[in-house]
Amino acid sequence: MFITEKRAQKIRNILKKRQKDLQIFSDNVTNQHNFSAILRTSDAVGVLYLYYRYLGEGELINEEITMGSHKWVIHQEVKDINSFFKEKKKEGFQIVATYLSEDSVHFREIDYTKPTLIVVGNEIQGVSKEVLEYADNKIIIPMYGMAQSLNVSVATGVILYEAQRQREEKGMYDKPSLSEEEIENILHKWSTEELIKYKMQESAIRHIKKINN
Ligand SMILES: C[S@@+](CC[C@H](N)C(=O)[O-])C[C@H]1O[C@@H](n2cnc3c(N)ncnc32)[C@H](O)[C@@H]1O
Repeated sequence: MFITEKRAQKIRNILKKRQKDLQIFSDNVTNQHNFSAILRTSDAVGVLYLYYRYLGEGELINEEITMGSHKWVIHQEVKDINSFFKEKKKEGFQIVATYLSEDSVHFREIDYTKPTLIVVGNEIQGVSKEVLEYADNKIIIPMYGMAQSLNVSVATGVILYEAQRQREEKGMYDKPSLSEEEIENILHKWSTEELIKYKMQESAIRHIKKINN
């Protein structure tokens, strides 16, 4: 282990609360602030896996907004949408896509205690047709104002906190969804990444000091 036992224990405790079967798919959210805020809320709610398709350019994560939370949520880019969703269905996930339509169901009608993949969409186009094809449920957060939609990171937060409420009620945060082996493997990976980052910072500081002397 490359970190102190105290730090390792803190990470283990967080991993024990992670909900490995509550996942997010971001369908081409392109705004850095939005994506980073989604990551941060995911961490707070205990999401371990956030998948994303990104058709834009440039860095998608802003560390000033994630406040480090991106390190604790496994975020993976998806290139092959069809294989990804077929695989998720095989794994037993219900696919719940946000969709701004009168036919969509109220977001609180969903049972989020089941293995669930929540799909959120692009700031302009919303969730793509290609992805909607895989949706078992289309959901909407009711709105009573003038604007037609919420900011995507706000919508994600509202849905995730409903999922958290339901899961808390069922005691799903009280028993780990990850096995001990999974926890130790993730801990090892994360602590190695921390060490690498620390070493890189150390060497950058040494380099700057050398230049300034
Ligand atoms: C700005 S909205 C996209 C608007 C787009 N014109 C549409 O019709 O989908 C961006 C994303 O935020 C989420 N969102 C915004 N408002 C929502 C609402 N009231 N209910 C559910 N999701 C919402 C959805 O994930 C949506 O794809």
